[in-house]
Amino acid sequence: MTTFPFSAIGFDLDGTLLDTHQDLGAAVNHALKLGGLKPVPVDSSKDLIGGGAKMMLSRAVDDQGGMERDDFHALYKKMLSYYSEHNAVHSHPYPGMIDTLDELADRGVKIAVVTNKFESFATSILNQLGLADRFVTIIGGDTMGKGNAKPAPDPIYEARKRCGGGSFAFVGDSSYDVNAAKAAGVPVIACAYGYCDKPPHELGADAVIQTASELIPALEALPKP
Ligand SMILES: O=C(O)COP(=O)(O)O
Ligand SMILES: [Mg+2]
Repeated sequence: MTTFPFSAIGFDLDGTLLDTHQDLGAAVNHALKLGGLKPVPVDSSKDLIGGGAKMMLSRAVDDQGGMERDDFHALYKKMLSYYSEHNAVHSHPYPGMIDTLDELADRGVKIAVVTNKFESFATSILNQLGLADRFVTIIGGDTMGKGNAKPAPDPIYEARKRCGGGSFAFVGDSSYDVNAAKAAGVPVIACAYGYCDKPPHELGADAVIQTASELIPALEALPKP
C-alpha cells in the first residue's frame, strides 16, 4: 500500500517528459524547405509545439504569410513522413526525469502518457528510448477521436480509467495540459522547463516546477485529493 497521495500520474510528452524540440523543429524545417519557405531557428520551434503536428506546421507557415490549403496539406503529409523516420534522433528525457519515474515506480504509482502527438509517434519515440514499458498506457491526440485531444478532458478521463481509477494528477507544460486537467477536475503541475505557451505561473496550474526533480515533492504538497 503506497503512502503517495496519488495512485496514478498522467504525463504530457513534448516539453514535459522529453525534450523533443530538435526533432520536431527538423521536421518542420524539412517541410518548410520543400515549400520554398525559410527555416525556423531550432530554438524557436519550441514556440510552435503544444497543439499537435498540424498546428505546429500551420503556425510556422502562417508566420511566413500562409499558403493554399492543398499545398499546406501536401507539406503536412511530407512533414509527418519525415518525422516518422526521424523522431528520436535528438529527443531525450529531461534531466532528473528518469530518477523521478523510478521513484514513482518504487512507490507503486502508475504512470500514463497523454500527449497531443499522434499515438503512433509517441509510442515509437518511447520505444526507441526504452521507456514505453514503464507506462500503463500511451494516449495520443488521435486516440480519443477527432476533437477530443487536450484541452478536452477525455484523454485524461481515459488515462485515469486505464490506470484503474483512483486519485490522479497530471503534469504538463502548456495551456492545453492545464486546461484539460482542469476540465477533467484533476490537479495539475506545470513544468517551467518545457515549451510553455504562457509564462508558467500564468498557466493556472496548482504548482509550477523548475526541474523534474521537484515533481514528487510538488505532488506531495498538493492539497489531499
Ligand atoms: O506535439 C505537440 O504539439 C504537443 O505534444 P504534447 O501534448 O506531448 O506536448
Ligand atoms: Mg507539451
